[in-house]
Amino acid sequence: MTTPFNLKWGILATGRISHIFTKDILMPPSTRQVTDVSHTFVAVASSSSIDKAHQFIKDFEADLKVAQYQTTGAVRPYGSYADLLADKDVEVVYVGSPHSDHYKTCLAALRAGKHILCEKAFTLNAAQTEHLCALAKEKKLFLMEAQWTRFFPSILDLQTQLNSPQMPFGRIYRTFADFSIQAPASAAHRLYDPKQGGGALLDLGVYPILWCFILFYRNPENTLTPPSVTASVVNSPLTGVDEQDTVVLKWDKLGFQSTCCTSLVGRTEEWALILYGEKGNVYIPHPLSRPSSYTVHMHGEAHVKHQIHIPGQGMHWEADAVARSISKGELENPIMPHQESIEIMKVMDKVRKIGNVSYGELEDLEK
Ligand SMILES: NC(=O)C1=CN([C@@H]2O[C@H](COP(=O)(O)OP(=O)(O)OC[C@H]3O[C@@H](n4cnc5c(N)ncnc54)[C@H](OP(=O)(O)O)[C@@H]3O)[C@@H](O)[C@H]2O)C=CC1
Ligand SMILES: O=C1OC[C@@H](O)[C@H](O)[C@H]1O
Repeated sequence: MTTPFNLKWGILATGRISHIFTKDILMPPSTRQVTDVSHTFVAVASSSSIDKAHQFIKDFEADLKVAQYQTTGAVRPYGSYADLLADKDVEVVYVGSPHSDHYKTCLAALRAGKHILCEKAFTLNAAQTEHLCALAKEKKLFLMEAQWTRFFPSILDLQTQLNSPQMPFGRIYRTFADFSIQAPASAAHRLYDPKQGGGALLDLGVYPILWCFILFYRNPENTLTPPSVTASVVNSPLTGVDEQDTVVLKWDKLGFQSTCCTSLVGRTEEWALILYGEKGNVYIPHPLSRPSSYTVHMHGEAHVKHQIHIPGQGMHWEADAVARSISKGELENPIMPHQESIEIMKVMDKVRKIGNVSYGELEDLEK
């Protein structure tokens, strides 16, 4: 057996999602039948205090002891992102800060020569995403938005089936997709705070939209044509960010439309996505970030439920894809290419324009 390609990760930010991601990359790859790549967690940085970085490492004491590719006690804590970016041993950074920070931190990481996996939403607007992608190419560094759901093997299968010439569900008539939660109604919470890129769209609404891209953007008849966009937005009485968005994506070349909804009030119940086809329907349960199954109902036949088996939280699959790309010298990954991130950001720009949601100078490009 050949030695797996090992990638050394630095984690930027010590919040909730950084914990989930780190736990997943510490899982032995064999638990998901992966043998070609592996991961090492070498450093973590907090922008607010080195104590948080120390605590973060402590939180993983047990995982680090059993992780296959780790040396216990070797993870380095840093009290600023800049200090971690200066660590020569770090090959790739995972950016787990709020959306409002992604652009600035990715710019700094690229300038420091690091490959990047950056949480969704990639940036606050399409211009920032375009700038990062161009800079990454110029510096010959790998850059990818962490649309982790795309990398679940069962979801890749569904994408392949849908876009195959056999068209198992026949022509698609329409889709309905929703990702809504009951968020804490507090102006200081990141989902309501404009300084943290708050609002339903960038945090949750990105999922119904990315699902429509997974299912239709690469359809051979669509020829990578972005959908036309209309939307309606309800602004939050607390802070003015978008609290509810309904986005209609019209796939002109495919001849149907997708309704994408998101809300910070009134959680999605039961089905989060319904795809209506000429021969059959597909139902996907909440949450669209990590669905546990999908159900196919061919007209006139019984429903067939397909379980989506997810070891851990399922973020390791995107990390594996990053490692594979870097091992091959790829600057972007074919499952989550730059252009698709840019098109999705453009959709969200249009919706925010309709809803008068702006993040002010945080949306500027660095000169
Ligand atoms: N893929 C997924 O399923 C999920 C993705 N996310 C994405 O991850 C990102 C972070 O979300 P989440 O982990 O829930 O958020 P948290 O608030 O839990 O953590 C964010 C962390 O970012 C750091 N940070 C840097 N700059 C700021 C700032 N200006 N204000 C506040 N915190 C800052 C802080 O860590 P420190 O002080 O150590 O630097 C903070 O702990 C978001 O972009 C979100 O969309 C979130 C949840 C799920
Ligand atoms: O990406 C996400 O998925 C799960 C949600 O709860 C979270 O707010 C969001 O950032």
